[in-house]
Amino acid sequence: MELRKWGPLRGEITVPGDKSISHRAVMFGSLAKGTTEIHGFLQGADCLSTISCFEKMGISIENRGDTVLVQGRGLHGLTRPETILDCGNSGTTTRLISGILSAQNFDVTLTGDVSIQKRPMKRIIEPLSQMGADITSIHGNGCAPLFIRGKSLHGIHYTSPVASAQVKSAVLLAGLYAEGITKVTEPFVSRNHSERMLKLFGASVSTEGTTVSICPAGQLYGQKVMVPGDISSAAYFIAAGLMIPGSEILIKNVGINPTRDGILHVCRAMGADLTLLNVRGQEGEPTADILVRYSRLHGTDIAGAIIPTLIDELPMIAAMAAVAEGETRISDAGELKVKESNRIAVMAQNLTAMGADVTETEDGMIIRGGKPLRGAAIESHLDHRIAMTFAVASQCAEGVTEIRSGECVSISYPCFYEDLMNLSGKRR
Ligand SMILES: O=C(O)C1=C[C@@H](OP(=O)(O)O)[C@@H](O)[C@H](O)C1
Ligand SMILES: C=C(OP(=O)(O)O)C(=O)O
Repeated sequence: MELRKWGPLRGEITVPGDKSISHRAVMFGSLAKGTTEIHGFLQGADCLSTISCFEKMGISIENRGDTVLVQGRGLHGLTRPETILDCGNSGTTTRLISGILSAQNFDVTLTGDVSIQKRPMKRIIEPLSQMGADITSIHGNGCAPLFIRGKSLHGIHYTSPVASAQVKSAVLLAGLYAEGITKVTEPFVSRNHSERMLKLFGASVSTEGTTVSICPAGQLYGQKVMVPGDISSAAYFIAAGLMIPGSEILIKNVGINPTRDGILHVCRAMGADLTLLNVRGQEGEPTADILVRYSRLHGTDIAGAIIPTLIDELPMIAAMAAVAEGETRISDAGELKVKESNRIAVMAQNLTAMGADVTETEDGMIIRGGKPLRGAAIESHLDHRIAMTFAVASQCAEGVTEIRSGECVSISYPCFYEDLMNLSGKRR
C-alpha cells in the first residue's frame, strides 16, 4: 500500500459499526431465547470470527450484510463444537467467549492467529478459575490455545489489576451462570457495553463506581440491536480532519458512550475545532454526528482514568501529537504493549522513521511535536490500528509512505482506504 498526500479531506462519512458492540450482540443473541436482529453489524474479520465460533456451537446466524439475524437457543442451548474454535485475531472473542465456555456442559479448545497466541490470557484464567472454571493454557505459557472444561461456577468479587472490558466481561458472562452474585471492581472504568447490553437482554446488572455486579440469569431474551458507528474507526477521520490543512469532515452516527469518548476530550485539550451535532440516545448507546475542521493543535498530557476510554485510539493520538506544536506525554498506557502488536514500540519506531521526535517510556511515550514528517516504509506488524494510523499520517508527510501488510485493516474496517480516498475527492 503506497500513499502520498492527496490534499484536504472534505465531505461526509459514515464509519462501520462498533466492533465491541457487534461482538456482544452476536454473543448475547446466541445465549438469548428467540431472534436477535442486529442492524449496522461490523463486517470486520474479528466480528466474523465471533459469528463463526457460535455457528460451530449450533447457533443459526444469517449474515445479510448490514443486518445479522441470530437465532438464540437460550443460556443452555450451545452444543459442543466438532472442531477447535478459531478466534482469529480477536482478543475480544477469545476472552469473552472463555467466560461463557467455562460454564457449559462440554469441553472445548480455542485458539487464534499468531498474534492471539502471544496475548495474555492469565488475566481471564485467574478470575474464572476462582469461580470454579477449569482452563488450561495448552503450551503452559498463559496464552491460547486454551482447553476449557465446562464446570459449575460460583460467584466471586474479583478486583482486577487492569482496567479491561474484556476481563470484566469474561467474568460477568461467567457470572450469568454462577451460583450467587458476581462482582468485578476495576482500577478505572473500562467500556461498559456488556453491562448496557446485558441489561437490554434482561440480565440483572448494576454499577456502582468502578464495581459491576451481576445476578445469575434465568433467561435472556432476543432483542433488536442498533449498532452505532465505531468511535475507534471515526478516530482516523477525526484526526485526519484536524491534521490536514483545509479539511472539514462530518462523521455521522458515531457512538459517544462516555466510557469510549476520551479521544474527544483529548482533541479539545489539543485545541481542536470539533462539534457534536444531533446528539441522541440509541438503544442505550448515545450517538452523535461529529464535525471536525482543520486546527492548529498543541500538545497535552494523557494519563490515568481517561486511558481506558481511548485505549485503541492512542496510536492515532500519538501521530496527531507528532503534528501538534509542543510536547505530548502519554502515561499509564502499559496495556498498549499487549494489543495486536506492542503499540508503544511500534508507534515509536514508525513515527521516528517518519522524522518525528518520540521517546518510548515504560507505560507510554513522549512526543515532541512539530517536526516535519516525511514518507517512510511503515511496518504494520499486521496491526490494523497501526496501518490506519499511518495511512492518515501519510497525508501530512512529504513523499511516499509505504504501509507494509496494510490489508490488515480488514480486521476492523474493511473499506478504510476507499473511505479515506473518497474524502480526498480522488474518486468523487
Ligand atoms: O471489550 C472490548 O470490546 C474491547 C476492550 C479493549 O481491550 P481490553 O479489555 O484488553 O482493554 C479494547 O482494546 C478492544 O479493542 C475491545
Ligand atoms: C485491541 C483490539 O482488539 P482485540 O483486543 O479484540 O483484538 C483493537 O481492536 O484495537
